[in-house]
Amino acid sequence: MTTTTTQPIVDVQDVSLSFGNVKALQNVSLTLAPGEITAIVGDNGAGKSTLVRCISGIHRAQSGSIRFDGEETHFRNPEDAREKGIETVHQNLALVDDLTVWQNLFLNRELTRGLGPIRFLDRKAMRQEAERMVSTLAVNVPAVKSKVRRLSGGQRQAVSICRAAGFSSRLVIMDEPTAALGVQETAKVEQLILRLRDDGHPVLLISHNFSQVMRLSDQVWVMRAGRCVAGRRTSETTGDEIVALITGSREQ
Ligand SMILES: Nc1ncnc2c1ncn2[C@@H]1O[C@H](COP(=O)(O)OP(=O)(O)OP(=O)(O)O)[C@@H](O)[C@H]1O
Repeated sequence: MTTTTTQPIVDVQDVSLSFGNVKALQNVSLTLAPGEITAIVGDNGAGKSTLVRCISGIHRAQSGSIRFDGEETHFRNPEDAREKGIETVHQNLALVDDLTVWQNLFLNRELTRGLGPIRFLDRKAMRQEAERMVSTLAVNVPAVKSKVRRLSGGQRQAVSICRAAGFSSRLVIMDEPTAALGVQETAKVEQLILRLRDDGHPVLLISHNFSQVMRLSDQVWVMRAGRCVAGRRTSETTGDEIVALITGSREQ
């Protein structure tokens, strides 16, 4: 079901994974093209999160292959995937309230200075780099020294996205990035996702919000009961067709 002639950034072929008797993924094949926003849609339990967890190193496929930039991957954990540039923005906005924006941006990847084994946190470098990251994506936060607890939901999500995009990421995965947000905040985060794509970061988007998928994505893959049942260029389909594919009232 490959739809592009350029090498995909991610190429999933025949991936299967079961949890006991539950066949969460059954011979799933799909591709993500560089420079694009790719959406995966499907009903609850269709297998979207499981597939994304295979791509991001949380789960290992029991059969099939996942190629990243043309190379077969065998990630043992999310850190392996992160080293290759796969960053995930989690649904639960995993930020630490009592830390500042810049501290959250550098959480678990603090910059240090010093000689040999004696290292100190380089707070100044982190603050400066945080300013750069925030301004590159035109993220609307009061200041990088603000505590995250003072930010709105949209601003928090912007920080999460900035964190994912800021570490030379090759792919940003977003699982329901606006599920917890109001209308205006959703609009701002959507602008940020488009900007990310336009800056050259491919995005893998999971969303239950069809109009969002139609607005943002270049390619959409439909999953149903553990299978990838259809792939469409977003410009060549409609929300109605996607809904019909999701529910199975229309076969591909
Ligand atoms: N860790 C797990 N252990 C057992 N079963 C699991 C596990 N993770 C997922 N499943 C099952 O695998 C199937 C696919 O679940 P998955 O979370 O991937 O679906 P989804 O499309 O992301 O659904 P949702 O939109 O509700 O998040 C479901 O039947 C689910 O119950």
